[in-house]
Amino acid sequence: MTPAPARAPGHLILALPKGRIMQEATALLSRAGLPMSVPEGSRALRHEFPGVTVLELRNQDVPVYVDLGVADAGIVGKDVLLESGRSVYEPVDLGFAACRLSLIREVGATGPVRRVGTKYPRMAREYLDARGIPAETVKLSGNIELAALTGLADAVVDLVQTGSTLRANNLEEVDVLFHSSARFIVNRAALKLRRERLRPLIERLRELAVPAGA
Ligand SMILES: Nc1ncnc2c1ncn2[C@@H]1O[C@H](COP(=O)(O)OP(=O)(O)OP(=O)(O)O)[C@@H](O)[C@H]1O
Ligand SMILES: O=P(O)(O)OC[C@H]1O[C@H](OP(=O)(O)OP(=O)(O)O)[C@H](O)[C@@H]1O
Repeated sequence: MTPAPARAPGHLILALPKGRIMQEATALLSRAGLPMSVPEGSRALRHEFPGVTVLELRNQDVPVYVDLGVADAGIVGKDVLLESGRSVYEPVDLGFAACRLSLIREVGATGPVRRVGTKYPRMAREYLDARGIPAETVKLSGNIELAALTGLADAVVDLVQTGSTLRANNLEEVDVLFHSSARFIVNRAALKLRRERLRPLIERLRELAVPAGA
């Protein structure tokens, strides 16, 4: 392992996910006083800006980078954060990327739920156990709704925003597990070590955040 290079005490390392969150996250951080732009389609994985390094990650990897202190802070959906089970400080609900995690079935399905397809097995398991539903979960990676359409599963647990995907596939939302939006997350030790950079940033993000549903 290459030892981490020494960095100035005020230099921040941020974990940001590629995909639908990246552009809004960098725009918001720029407005909060950290000028940055991460070009779409760039093959670079680490981006340097004045006083800030951005690590470009998959959504699911953001919480672990922050929890283990490789990044001081990051932005990730509440859905991914809960599924990760990671213990990080979560000071700001940024409001964007609003959606809900729901139990979904084919319209009119009435049989027992024995198998549930999902990208969120931990959240699905918690939901099923809390209701005493003895269904197994099957971990999938994308186009989750297909599992309910093909008979791979009797139901799926997946994200819903506009409901277009449900309508286009004759599916319906049976229950909502929780509502999600993008969160600013911070490593607990970094909050103390780099508080002079992180505290004002948190305050500024709180001012700029648009609460989900507003
Ligand atoms: N349709 C949607 N509308 C609004 N927010 C969404 C929607 N789908 C996902 N999100 C939110 O945005 C986050 C990132 O979604 P994105 O589509 O970039 O991830 P992904 O491509 O499915 O993830 P990955 O490829 O990293 O597994 C999700 O974790 C969720 O919080
Ligand atoms: O209610 P809607 O507005 O239709 O949004 C919901 C869809 O958006 C997400 O999929 P995404 O487009 O990210 O593709 P994925 O299945 O590959 O994650 C999610 O998994 C749903 O399929």
